Amino acid sequence: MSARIIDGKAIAAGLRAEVAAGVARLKESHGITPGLAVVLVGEDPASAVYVRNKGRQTVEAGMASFEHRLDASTSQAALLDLVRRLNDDPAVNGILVQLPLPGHIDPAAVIDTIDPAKDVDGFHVVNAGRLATGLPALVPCTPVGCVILAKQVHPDLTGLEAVVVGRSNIVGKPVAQLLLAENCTVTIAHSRTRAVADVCRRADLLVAAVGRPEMIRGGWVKPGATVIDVGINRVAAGDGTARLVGDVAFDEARQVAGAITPVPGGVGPMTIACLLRNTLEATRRQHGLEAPG
Ligand SMILES: Nc1nc(=O)c2c([nH]1)NC[C@@H]1CN(c3ccc(C(=O)N[C@@H](CCC(=O)O)C(=O)O)cc3)C=[N+]21
Repeated sequence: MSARIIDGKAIAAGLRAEVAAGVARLKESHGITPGLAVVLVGEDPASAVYVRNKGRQTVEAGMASFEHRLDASTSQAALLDLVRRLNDDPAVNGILVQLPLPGHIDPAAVIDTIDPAKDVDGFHVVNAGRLATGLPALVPCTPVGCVILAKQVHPDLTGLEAVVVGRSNIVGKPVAQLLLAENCTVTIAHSRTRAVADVCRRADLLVAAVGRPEMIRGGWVKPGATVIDVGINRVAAGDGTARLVGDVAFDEARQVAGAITPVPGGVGPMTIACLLRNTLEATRRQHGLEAPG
């Protein structure tokens, strides 16, 4: 058997087109242009690529993009000052501070300073708490992208055994919350889980978010299962160049799974599309407009 490959790149392009149409309507009917501010501290080359892609796709969706590149030695106080200025700037509807931050800056202090209404990453405790308690929230982008991709295969996720490998605040925990809200039976596995391969083999829906290249092997996958690979790991290829791989050993898993997301071209593009959607939604709410439909 060979799994269906879930085309995240195409699905993300469709979602971005919907967002662009929503932005155009907002401009036409209310004269409002959503604005997204992205803050990058330091020079991490991989981060710089993401920031550039986000900026380009933001503009393509008809939104304003504000980029703030700060030196790696920027103090926490200076970064918090910038975040407060962005909170107070009416042209800025969404704020993303790229993680990871340099070691001398406490990411929790930064996230805590972002206005929850502009927290398009959905990382603020207010948004995490609203998600956990079933209130309307800005929801983290990668987890939403995972659920949209899973729904391509299972339009109704009700009753599925879902196993999430990874317990980060950014992916593992929020994706588990979203799957619970979709009526899955959710297990969160992590580095201390015993017999993790056996736990994974129970999953109808397996979400890999551990950040370890190709950790999840073909033998961990239940035949016919849907596999969502959140990992984006740069590893050295045989010829010395860098190659992107997921947290799943793709060539093994695709022999067993019913459907699987590739890396690249799976969850990654969905993350940016959902960021743009969150920015549009945040803008509407800040102007007291309900999201249509
Ligand atoms: N506050 C914050 N929010 C984030 O959302 C955030 C962050 N910090 N720090 C870094 C990670 C990483 N991230 C990616 C987004 C898109 C792709 C993406 O589009 N990847 C493409 C291309 C990858 C490539 O070719 O390099 C793909 O998977 O097909 C990847 C990675 C968002 N992050």
